[in-house]
Amino acid sequence: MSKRIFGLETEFGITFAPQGERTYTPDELARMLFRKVVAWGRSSNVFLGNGSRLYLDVGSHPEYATAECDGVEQLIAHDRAGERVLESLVADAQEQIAAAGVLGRVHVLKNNTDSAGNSYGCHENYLLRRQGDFTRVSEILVPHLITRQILIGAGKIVVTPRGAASYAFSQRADHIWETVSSSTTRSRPIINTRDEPHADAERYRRLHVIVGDSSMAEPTTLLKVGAADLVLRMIEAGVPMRDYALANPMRAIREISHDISGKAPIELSSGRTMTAIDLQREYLGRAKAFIELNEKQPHDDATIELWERGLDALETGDLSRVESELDWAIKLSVIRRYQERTGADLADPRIARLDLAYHDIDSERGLYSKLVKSGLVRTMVSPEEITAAIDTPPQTTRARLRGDFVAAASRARRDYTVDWMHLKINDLSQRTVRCSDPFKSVDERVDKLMEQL
Ligand SMILES: Nc1ncnc2c1ncn2[C@@H]1O[C@H](COP(=O)(O)OP(=O)(O)OP(=O)(O)O)[C@@H](O)[C@H]1O
Ligand SMILES: [Mg+2]
Repeated sequence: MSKRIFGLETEFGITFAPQGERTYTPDELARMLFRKVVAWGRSSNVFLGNGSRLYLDVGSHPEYATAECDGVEQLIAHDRAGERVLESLVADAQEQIAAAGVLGRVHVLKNNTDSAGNSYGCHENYLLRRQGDFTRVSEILVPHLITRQILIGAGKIVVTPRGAASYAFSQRADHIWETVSSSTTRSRPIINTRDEPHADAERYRRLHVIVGDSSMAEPTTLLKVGAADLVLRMIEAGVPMRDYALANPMRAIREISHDISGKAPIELSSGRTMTAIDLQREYLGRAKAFIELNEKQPHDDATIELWERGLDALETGDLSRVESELDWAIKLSVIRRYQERTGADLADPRIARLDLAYHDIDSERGLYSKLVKSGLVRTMVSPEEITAAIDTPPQTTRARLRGDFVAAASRARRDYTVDWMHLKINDLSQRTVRCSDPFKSVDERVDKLMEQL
């Protein structure tokens, strides 16, 4: 598939930093965050005018699922727009808190683990054609997904029960229990195989990758999604790939995460051993050869360049090559600078706070935003593009139909129901409009429906 539909779902962590005695549980915070949403959409599960879905599932992790995007830069803008949407909810919750006379701040974190040991995810969605062998997709993709964390991991301080601290590549690796399965929670697999394409099921499949860390830095998202897209295109084109099946995938994913050199030997089913760096070099090498011979996508060159630079940085131990682009390296550089200044060791609570602050979505106080403002982190989309994505859907996918419909229906104060595929005005005996082609951004039936508003 040359053009592909992408979507990113992000679950956020929420905490309250009290400045007095009164504090709030995550549940209470979630309810305050969603007050505006419920008032607007009469539900804590809504689709917005930019085509995205915003909801509060069981538990207290707000989730934002981007609209369907057909380009990686567009996806980055929509992912970032989700943070701004959450930030506006924080502002509202903060007002409720002030009105109650309580002192303290609400923090929304785009990370993947909380202090109680819970994990919440960042799911990647990739549209695939139905024809083709899905087993082959997972066989080739899984070793990539297990080893890519040395590049796109969000980084994390891990403290053992005895108090020894180390730095790991990934937030999510320790919380994954299977390679492929149809469950997302109980056994938490790398790839979720529940067959729910949100599209014409005869033509399409939706690949649902749930192993990834959430990304703060835009180039990290580029590499995460751009490299997976390249591997998928090679699979779809039938490029012969060697068998990199790992002897023990669940042990490998943890060992790789905890070996910050990237050079620990990992055993393959074939009996060979390779390092995560070697394995990534194999995928990168194939991808480079592939784009020489095939139609290039706009994100390919930048993806390949960063992919290669990331592996070189690991190989040589020279982090400065990626310390403004890859989350784990950005955060590790910040931590190291702080340690040099203060002499704090990795187990110091101040360092744990730095780790969290990096994922704070607050565009003023969050550490990530401060680093961007100081020129220490590279961005790929402009603030204007992000602002536009807060209320404008992607114009080139089905999301345009949904977003425009939602915006118009709520302006007209009409009762409506939508999901990824369907649009309906509730008080009409009219049939539901079914949009089963995610690439289709223009549809006469939807125009007619809009006229009824
Ligand atoms: N046909 C498609 N192909 C690829 N991605 C899609 C397609 N249709 C929708 N998406 C994307 O998939 C994501 C779906 O998000 P959502 O949170 O609703 O996931 P889900 O897996 O259906 O449900 P849940 O999270 O409730 O288990 C969105 O980011 C959306 O843009
Ligand atoms: Mg979801």
